Amino acid sequence: MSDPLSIQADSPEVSGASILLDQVTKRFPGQKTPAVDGITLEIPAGKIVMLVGPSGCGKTTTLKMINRLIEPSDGRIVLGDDDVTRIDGDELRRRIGYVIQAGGLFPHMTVATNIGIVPKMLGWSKERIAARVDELLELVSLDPAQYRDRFPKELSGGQQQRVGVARALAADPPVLLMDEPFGAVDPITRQRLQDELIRIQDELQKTIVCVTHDFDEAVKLGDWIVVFSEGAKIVQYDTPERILAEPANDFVESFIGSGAGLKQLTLNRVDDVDLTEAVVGRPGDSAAGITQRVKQAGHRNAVIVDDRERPIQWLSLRQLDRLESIGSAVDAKLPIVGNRATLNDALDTMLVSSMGAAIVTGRRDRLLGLIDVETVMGAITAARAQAAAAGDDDSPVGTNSGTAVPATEGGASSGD
Ligand SMILES: Nc1ncnc2c1ncn2[C@@H]1O[C@H](COP(=O)(O)OP(=O)(O)OP(=O)(O)O)[C@@H](O)[C@H]1O
Repeated sequence: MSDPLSIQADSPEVSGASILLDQVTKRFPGQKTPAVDGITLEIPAGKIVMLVGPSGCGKTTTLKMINRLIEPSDGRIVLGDDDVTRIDGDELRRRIGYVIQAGGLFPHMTVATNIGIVPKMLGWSKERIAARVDELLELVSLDPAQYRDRFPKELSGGQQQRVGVARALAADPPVLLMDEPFGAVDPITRQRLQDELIRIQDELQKTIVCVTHDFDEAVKLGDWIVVFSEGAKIVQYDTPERILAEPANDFVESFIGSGAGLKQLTLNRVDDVDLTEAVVGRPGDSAAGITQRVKQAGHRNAVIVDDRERPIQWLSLRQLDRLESIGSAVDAKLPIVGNRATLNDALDTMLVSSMGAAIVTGRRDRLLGLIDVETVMGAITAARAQAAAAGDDDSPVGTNSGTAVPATEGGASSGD
């Protein structure tokens, strides 16, 4: 390869590059045992790999050696086909997006300036940077006109985190590293941000390595999960489905915690089930006309959408009866789930709605349809049967030197 920094995508659809940690060790000065001990880890292009394990086991050190915020004491780091162990660290970090808790935004810079940092360093023109900033704000569901000139302190925690993701994606890097990205936000915001990351990843297919202490988050986001013990020893490297179904040993089992069955619910997404088509009305429509269509469809309610197809009201037959025409008020409390939300989240949303169902939206918050409790139950039964029959041919390698552990041997990787 002529330019060692031209990190190539592994296939045309996937914009991410594979990562290989090849027998990587980190010894901090004064430490008796290495923080990371001879780890070999293959991270497939275009996938999300979650690093989990107890506090101090070496997750963050492993992550930061990929962009060389921490220099490895030993071993090689390979991105795509390129050995990047010895290239200039600053140069490398411009090609690897990095997201930390609370976004890590510079407080004295506007949202636009924060997002534009790396493109500016790369010498992009002002116009190109401005266009990219707006494109990224749209991508993370923030209205550019409203947010580009704000300062971080004028944003909520979730919005700061979104800007953090936008900034990491600014120069379209093939790899995104995330360190407890959603650790500082409340559970509902966290769920939304996770859903959004999944949607963005569907679109962009980056290679994402993410540290979390939340096993549920690992199950929800990960294509693969690495369970570490002390010294970044890989105890199991497997799909969420197989870790839940066949934990390698008691250590992994204790990590999963109670309710492995319920956690399976987080493995299936709204997208995986057949949605019910909603009866749709718009502001200005006659209520009687909508009522007629609701009855014809055998439904009990209609979803009102705005001119961008976003749901703004959900009206029962009784509510429709009391109206002549439909208004344009926005009901902020609609039970809405994104199409990439897990069935677990969908169920939660349904339980707080009085309808026993939820409205499903897709890109740009557009209405896709409805999901109800019966559909979710049916899907869980089907998914369980499928997980039991799943194969493990494509498992990437995860080992520690001296204690070679195949990533998966029928789901277990306990070193035998
Ligand atoms: N700069 C440093 N100097 C010395 N020791 C360090 C340094 N950074 C980390 N360590 C040690 O290396 C080990 C691994 O730390 P690391 O931060 O990677 O763990 P972690 O799994 O990310 O933990 P947590 O979940 O608590 O963030 C710990 O024992 C830690 O104390």
